[in-house]
Amino acid sequence: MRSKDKDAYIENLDVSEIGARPVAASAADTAMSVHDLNLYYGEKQALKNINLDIKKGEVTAFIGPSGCGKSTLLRCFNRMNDLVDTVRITGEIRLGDKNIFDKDVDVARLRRQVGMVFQKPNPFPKSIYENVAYGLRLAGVKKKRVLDETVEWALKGAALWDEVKDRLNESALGMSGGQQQRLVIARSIAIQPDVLLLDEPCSALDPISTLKVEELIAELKKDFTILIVTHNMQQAARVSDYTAFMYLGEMVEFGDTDQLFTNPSKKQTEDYITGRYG
Ligand SMILES: Nc1ncnc2c1ncn2[C@@H]1O[C@H](COP(=O)(O)OP(=O)(O)OP(=O)(O)O)[C@@H](O)[C@H]1O
Repeated sequence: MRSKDKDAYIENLDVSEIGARPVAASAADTAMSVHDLNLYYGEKQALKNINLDIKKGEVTAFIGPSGCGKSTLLRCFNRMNDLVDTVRITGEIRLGDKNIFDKDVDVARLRRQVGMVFQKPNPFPKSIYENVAYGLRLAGVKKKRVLDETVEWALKGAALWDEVKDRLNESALGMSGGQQQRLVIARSIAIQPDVLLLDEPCSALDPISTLKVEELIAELKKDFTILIVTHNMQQAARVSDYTAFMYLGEMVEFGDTDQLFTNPSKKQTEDYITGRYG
């Protein structure tokens, strides 16, 4: 669905039923920005002075060797690290003109605005329909027409509608892994996030399902800003517009994906993408 169609759709949908957005979307082309971000697990520093702007409507990939802090950084964008007791964070991540770490931020609302999809598909043990309607119901949507239309829109948006439209009431657990991952993506986009965080979304999928999810990412970026952590450099090169290379908790290089893969400015990046380490 193109942005214009989506806007018209949302207007018709009566967004007040879904829940007001907590902070204004930023006016410029920056969806979120990271400023002097440090993260500690107890004594151990996992992120070191990260600064970066996430461009609106683009795909940004995070790459780097295991343990460099990719997932930790991704989880900062919707404060998933709040769930870890030992975590301490300094610095800011701004969404619009708001620092998401401010005390008055409603974290549940932040997570509706910044959705997340994990490595392993995690559908609920409910029907396909109820999986997608779940977030809408939580947000207080009750009208069946609104639920039906949004479920259909989200399943179409996740390139799954044609495969499941005749079995919406069947359990989501009977779907293939690739279908489940697209269902989880449908569940995430149903509540109209601005940003979608994908943490190695294809690592548990076969090559054909991986291709489908990659094609889906290319479609989704017309409507959402996407951040993706991937171990797979070819995947980063295929799906992203911008790439961040991380090493030992630091953001070594960040820039245009083609440029970073063909003409990196740092030797560490070059060593990594040419397979000299990692
Ligand atoms: N809950 C936690 N408690 C303590 N240390 C953690 C925790 N989660 C991650 N770490 C540590 O923080 C560092 C960064 O981990 P993170 O999972 O973010 O890296 P990653 O680049 O995503 O790795 P991978 O590619 O293997 O998933 C690692 O040294 C890891 O051991």
